[in-house]
Amino acid sequence: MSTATIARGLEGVLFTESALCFIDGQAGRLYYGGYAIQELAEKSTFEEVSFLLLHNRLPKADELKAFSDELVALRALPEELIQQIRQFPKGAHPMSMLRTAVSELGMLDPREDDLTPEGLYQKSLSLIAKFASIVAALKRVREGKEPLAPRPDLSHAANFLYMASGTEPTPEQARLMDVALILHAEHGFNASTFTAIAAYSTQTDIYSAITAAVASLKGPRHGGANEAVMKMIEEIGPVENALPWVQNILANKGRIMGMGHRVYKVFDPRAGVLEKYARLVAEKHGKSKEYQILKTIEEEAGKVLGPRGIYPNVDFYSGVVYSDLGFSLEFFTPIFAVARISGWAGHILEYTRVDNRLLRPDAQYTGPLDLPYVPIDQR
Ligand SMILES: CC(=O)SCCNC(=O)CCNC(=O)[C@H](O)C(C)(C)COP(=O)(O)OP(=O)(O)OC[C@H]1O[C@@H](n2cnc3c(N)ncnc32)[C@H](O)[C@@H]1OP(=O)(O)O
Ligand SMILES: O=C([O-])CC(=O)C(=O)O
Repeated sequence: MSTATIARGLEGVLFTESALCFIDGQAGRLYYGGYAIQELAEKSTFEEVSFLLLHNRLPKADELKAFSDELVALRALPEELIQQIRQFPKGAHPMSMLRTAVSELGMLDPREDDLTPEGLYQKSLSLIAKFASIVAALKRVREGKEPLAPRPDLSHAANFLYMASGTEPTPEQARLMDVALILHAEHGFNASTFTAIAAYSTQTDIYSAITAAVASLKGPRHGGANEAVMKMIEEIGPVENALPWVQNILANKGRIMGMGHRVYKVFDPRAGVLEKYARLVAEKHGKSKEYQILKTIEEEAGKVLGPRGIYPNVDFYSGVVYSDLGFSLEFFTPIFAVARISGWAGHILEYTRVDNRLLRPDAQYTGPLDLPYVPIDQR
């Protein structure tokens, strides 16, 4: 009989080492490769952050240029995949479509099972480049429009917005998307990254591991919470309903989506950055209803949940920003995936170098032993 204690939800369990991400959940600090998230959000780009996550250092100017050029060259989707996307069931959720599209990409890669460091790196670049193109194509097809070819003259964020909408974004819109992508790119061993590593640790191919990660991100306890927050806003309706709504939830010990976190016991630093952008959107574009509802929830819930360490997380304010950029709520989690692909790939590359052991936890057995097998007609 094992004497090990059970870490429910694997809370506090260290299973490997990583230099990609540091989170101080008590102080609300987050670093990618040693760089504070606020500074990256202000000064960096998604391309540079992706380089940081794949190489664990910031690039020099020529390295960033070459890396960005490689991503541009990998943006176009295979025609077979575009055909598949056109045939996806129209009412399916875009996260289910993305999950299937990633799996299809694997089938279309003749070197799907190449696990050499160079093979994994090239596939990582391809996936980072193509996630944005896939999500943009899904949006177009769901709107009854044709997918667009990528624009090589645009940054990753600007091209994503262009391919999704058909209109070149303003510099302000492109920057807003870039910041959102930077903020969502990485977050240690969250559920979807852990899922990717658990799958990859069997030495399956990277497409399978990333397909599993997309499946995990979809859940409303994880990435799917950003969509759930917008559904909560819709359910509330007019701003004046927000206060009685949140008071009722708190009185009945319900959960408020976009709040609470396994690691942060204070305000999620990413939510701090997104809150500022959500406020700007509300002030500049007259889209204040959603922001006001969230502010009311944050303040009222804070009185009860704050002392218990439950605060807004990254999913609380992101939807206000995505709506302003022209996305309907079912695309919020796919946008998260467009960013997080860099973190997933970075962790797979790192795990290959650092550890590369099969993940195989255990459970304490609570059932009986040595039961007599009774033939079915005698049970
Ligand atoms: C990108 C991301 O993945 S960020 C997280 C996105 N998810 C959400 O926003 C969904 C809402 N939040 C939650 O469900 C949780 O806070 C989680 C799943 C994120 C983390 O949960 P855990 O660390 O496992 O905490 P757990 O679910 O055990 O909850 C602990 C206590 O806090 C309460 N709690 C946790 N989150 C919330 C919330 N959002 N609203 C109200 N109460 C909450 C629980 O009811 C529970 O109370 P109890 O001890 O009285 O039963
Ligand atoms: O770290 C977590 O558990 C969830 C999260 O915030 C993320 O994946 O960005």
